[in-house]
Amino acid sequence: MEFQQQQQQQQQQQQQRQCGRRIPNVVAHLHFEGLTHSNGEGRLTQREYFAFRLFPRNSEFSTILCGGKLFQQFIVDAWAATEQNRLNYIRMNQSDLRADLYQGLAYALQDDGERNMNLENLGRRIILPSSHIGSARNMFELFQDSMAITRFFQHPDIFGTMTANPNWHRIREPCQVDRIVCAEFPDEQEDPELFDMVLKYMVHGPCTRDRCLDETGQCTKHFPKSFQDQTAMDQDGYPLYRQRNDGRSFEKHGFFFNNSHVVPYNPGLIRKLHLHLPGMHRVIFNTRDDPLTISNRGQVQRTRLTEFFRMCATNENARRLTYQEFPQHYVWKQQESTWKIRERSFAISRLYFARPAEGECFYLRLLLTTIAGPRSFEDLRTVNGVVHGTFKDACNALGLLQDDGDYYGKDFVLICVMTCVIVFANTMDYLSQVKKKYTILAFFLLMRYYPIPTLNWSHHRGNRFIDEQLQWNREDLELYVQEHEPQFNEDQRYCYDVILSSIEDQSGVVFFVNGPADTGKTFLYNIVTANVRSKGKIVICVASSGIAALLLHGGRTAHSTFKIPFEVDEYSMCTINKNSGYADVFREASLIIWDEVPMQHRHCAEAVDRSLRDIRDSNSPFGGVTVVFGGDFRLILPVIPRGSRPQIVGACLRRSTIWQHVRILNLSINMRLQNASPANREFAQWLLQVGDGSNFDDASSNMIQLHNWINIVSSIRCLIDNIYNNIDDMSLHEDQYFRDRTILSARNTDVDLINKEILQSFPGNLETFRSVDSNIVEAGADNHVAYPSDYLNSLDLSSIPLSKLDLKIGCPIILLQNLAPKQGLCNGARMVLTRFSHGVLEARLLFGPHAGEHVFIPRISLTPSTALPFHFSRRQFPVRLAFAMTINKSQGQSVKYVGLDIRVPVFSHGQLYVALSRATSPHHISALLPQNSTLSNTVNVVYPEVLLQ
Ligand SMILES: Nc1ncnc2c1ncn2[C@@H]1O[C@H](COP(=O)(O)OP(=O)(O)OP(=O)(O)O)[C@@H](O)[C@H]1O
Repeated sequence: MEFQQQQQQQQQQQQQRQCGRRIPNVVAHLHFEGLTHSNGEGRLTQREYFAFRLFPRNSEFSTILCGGKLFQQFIVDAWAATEQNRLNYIRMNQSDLRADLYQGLAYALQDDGERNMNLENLGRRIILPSSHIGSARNMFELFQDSMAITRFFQHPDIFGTMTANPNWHRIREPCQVDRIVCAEFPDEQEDPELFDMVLKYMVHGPCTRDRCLDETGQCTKHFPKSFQDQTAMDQDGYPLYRQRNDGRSFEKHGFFFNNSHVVPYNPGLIRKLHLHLPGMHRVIFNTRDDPLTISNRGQVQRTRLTEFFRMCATNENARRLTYQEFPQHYVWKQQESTWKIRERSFAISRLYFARPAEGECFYLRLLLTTIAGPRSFEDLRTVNGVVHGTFKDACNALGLLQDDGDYYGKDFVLICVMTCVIVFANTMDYLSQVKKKYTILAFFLLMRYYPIPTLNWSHHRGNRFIDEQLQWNREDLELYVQEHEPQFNEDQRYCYDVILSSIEDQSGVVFFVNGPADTGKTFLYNIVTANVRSKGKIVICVASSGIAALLLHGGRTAHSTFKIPFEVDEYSMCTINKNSGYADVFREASLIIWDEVPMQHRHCAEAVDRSLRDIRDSNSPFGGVTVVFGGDFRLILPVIPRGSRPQIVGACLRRSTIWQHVRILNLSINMRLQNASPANREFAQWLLQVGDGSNFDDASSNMIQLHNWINIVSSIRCLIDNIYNNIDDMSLHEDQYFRDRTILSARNTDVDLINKEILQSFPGNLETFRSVDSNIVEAGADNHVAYPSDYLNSLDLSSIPLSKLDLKIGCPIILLQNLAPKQGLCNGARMVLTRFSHGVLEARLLFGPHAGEHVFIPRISLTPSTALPFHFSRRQFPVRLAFAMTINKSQGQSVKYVGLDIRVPVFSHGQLYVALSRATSPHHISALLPQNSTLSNTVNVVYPEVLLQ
């Protein structure tokens, strides 16, 4: 009998937990009384009713509990109905406390002038508090919290959810619980801010009948809890948090609370920063209060924001911080309403979120996350000495908004930017952003400043695309061929002959010119091209990167020439209309040259193959046109974000169905080493072994011994000094200085840090350009989430520029977009910054046929190519600093002095080979290895399965 009772009790306890709350015994008891009352008032709440019905009893057969799946459905329906009822209750039973902004209150009092005004008419009801778990405001707050954490710690690498066995010993360890959850008052001296918050928000009580007491006078939440010296787990795995009886108690609203009243909390997550416009701070008042007293209280009320201004006005250190960064260094003392220097602990803070639709509040927030050390609202609105009327105007003046203002500054800005926009810009959205009148004005300016076209297109009757391809001077080309053809080495001569005979016979062979760096591939392409063009035939020259395309005569990128879709897959076709004049160019073409093809995804070549078969009505590869692919499979392969080795190898041209048609032509004579010393030749041999992966320390390792000519340095400072000696002496910085130097690293984060460090030593005034980041709302999307702009700003993705771009006149920069490849403005182009204004950068190109020319770079909107679960655009100058760059970006560039930061070793095929082969002289390579490495060896990654034998 006793055993039966015990079992019943246990069953009862378990059921109570499933219902989310302990049901007072009285409910069970009530059943026997005939369900007449539950809380002493003769009424049951809906939740109590369902709890009652779900309770198992020996005296009654429970149809519900035996209902199988219907039972589950019943519970869900019951929960939904109860929740709805609870929400209705909150809506209908607000207290008479109201809230209004101080300014609204002051206006009302001014207008009314009466002390006996009705406060019932002021303010608005607090509808559903964010403390109501699951409410929209609660969910939004949780979302904003996670955004703040992500902004601080950067993008998460792993998002894990877990369901755990409550008996698993690791999660039953009390110390693990204490790390995350606290249920005691923090030390008042040590962390006064946290203490204030816990006292304000995280104590339970006083218990009252209408809140939490049942009819027996017991708190239904079981407060105050019994003291616990240590965190422990009860037999069901529920934690009993540490709540020590330390003798401390604190007063709140006339009641005293100790640790037993503290609701468990996470110390890192309860701090938030308030934000309000001038005079718009919230004043809570009671309808019974005297209106003038309320008004006076509102006037002198010190808020976190106004106190932040005061701190910035008086304290030099505070002036270095934005409002958002401030709580990392200062704590808010609630009782004194003032900020104090933070001496201990750590806090991530977040600003209350404001949407663009909220007008000035949104712009104020933007300024507060951007500007360090503002002393007042007016100071925030002041840009370059001009006090702007609104926060929006101030944001505009700082270039923080997407506004046409970028385009009408000084004349040179207008002319150059509009030139870029209208002539080169591939982005129609750019034009749509610019008001019509400026576009028309720019056209007039273009007519004045832009060179006259070489062909008179207005009298043109035929196909302008074909004529453009045939506009070469055939005599000049013949002379070029006559001059260079005799210089061919044996390998080149063979390649030249077989390619020309394929064109002559129209046999449409697909070649692959395989050769490491400097074996004269480009030399060969240009002479073949000149020869074929001199006969009045069409040659289409493309390369996978803009930099490589610059070296080909009439070269362009493969993507733009073939109109390969941005997101290409195995079924993609190029977006060339078969009936268009542009398609005629491909019908007429005799030769296609495609350099650096190994770094392009095989789907690109396959899309071109499919499209040319269609356009040329032929089932032969590429519709029967002769194709010359070229490149070196030792170099970096297609970049597959987070791709595994099989995925990267699978993306190679060698894994394509096209490869079975390819005829390989080999070039093996290094033309730069023709007159080189034996030592240089030895180094070139060693480099090839690095590329082939044939000089690993032993067969099982991926480590190689660095060549003894490579200078191993001990710190990043030494590496910087080795490469950029005398960086602080401006007079030495000719273009050649930057042309000759670079530091390479495998990861973007390391590159950014090195760039930052060098920029500090670089002479000149620092100018900061901030991006405008905005959410992209997809048409028809319902639950669009507005990500806060400070979170978007914190995203550092390799495909887009940094949100906060620090530059100095004279520093080297690298372009991240193909803006105008024909003019040298291609992705990867390095240049020196010469001038800047609010909306445009002026720079001098360092490399290529246009080296030394001045170019203009506008701010443009870019969307990251990295897969994110949402879409956003960043409006910024598409450049990054280029003292250092990633190894991937350096492909195709040659420099004299190469610094190699391989503290974090290379991680993908070909990276080490590319990095080492950038240097034109082996004597000028410096390398930084991980700190504790005693041997001068490093990781080399080679996938032999893609290499050609
Ligand atoms: N037959 C030749 N006679 C004289 N110079 C040559 C010959 N072939 C190539 N060169 C020169 O050798 C250098 C390297 O040639 P090129 O740039 O064509 O090599 P590449 O294989 O295209 O190199 P990379 O793969 O690095 O682009 C160039 O300066 C080029 O002018």
